[in-house]
Amino acid sequence: MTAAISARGLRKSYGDFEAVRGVDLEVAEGEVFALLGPNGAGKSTTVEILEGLRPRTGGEVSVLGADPATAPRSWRAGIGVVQQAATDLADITVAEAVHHHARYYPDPRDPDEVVALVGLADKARTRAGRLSGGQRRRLDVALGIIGRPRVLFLDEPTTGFDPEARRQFWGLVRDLAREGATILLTTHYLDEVEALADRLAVIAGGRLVAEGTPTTVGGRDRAKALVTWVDPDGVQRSRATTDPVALVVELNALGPVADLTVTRPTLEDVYLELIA
Ligand SMILES: Nc1ncnc2c1ncn2[C@@H]1O[C@H](COP(=O)(O)OP(=O)(O)OP(=O)(O)O)[C@@H](O)[C@H]1O
Repeated sequence: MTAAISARGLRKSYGDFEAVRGVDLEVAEGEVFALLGPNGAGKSTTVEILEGLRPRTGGEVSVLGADPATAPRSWRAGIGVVQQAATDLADITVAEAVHHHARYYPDPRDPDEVVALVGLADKARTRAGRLSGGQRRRLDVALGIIGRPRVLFLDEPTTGFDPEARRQFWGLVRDLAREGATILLTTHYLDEVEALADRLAVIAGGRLVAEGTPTTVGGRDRAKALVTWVDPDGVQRSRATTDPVALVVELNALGPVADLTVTRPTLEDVYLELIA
């Protein structure tokens, strides 16, 4: 496995406060990796260090084979960034902003195509300051992908998106991943993680508390399923079991079973347990 992003023992202190306390992370080339965690967990700090936008206190970091803290200017052309705090674009239009950003990169995408790709074609001539919150976020995404980045960092990219815009964005991320981009995503939306991430890590209090795929993280695949049903005498019953199939067969042998449901813990259930 070639790692596009790796961190070993990453630490960051703000004064006396240790925001990141020894994080190990490895993201393979072409992988979509999600970083989850409660507010203040240290996600943005970690991502900003990987982006080369924040100095670290300790540990080893490599992104596209270089240390972001000392990488040459040319390295930056391979990196796409969508930060939480949107850049101030004052009075320029969507199209102007995207065309302008394209000039920073050696092999940019077609700016008008990118505007259409993020669903802003009908707002191309609108000034950035007049966009709605979700539209402004789409412009941030456009600026993040214009340079055809090999590694794309998305810090809470879909905050403020309506459901349709989120689905469109997910399609866009999948297309970028298919083209070979490595994507590191932070988000508070668990459905976004399930829709997009090959792997994920949960960070809490500056430490990684779990890592895995959306289906296996935190032992989700081995967790008990909850079987509920209504007995012939009308009483609602439930039982947690690691073998729901056997239980259902057993119940069936005893007589008619009504309103049978089998529920596995959701990613959200597992996540909330991990950070508790
Ligand atoms: N510039 C700074 N100076 C001092 N403390 C900071 C600074 N930036 C972040 N912190 C602190 O570091 C901790 C981690 O912040 P960070 O922004 O990395 O969290 P996060 O996981 O991205 O949270 P959120 O989900 O709210 O975006 C927080 O307690 C925050 O208050």
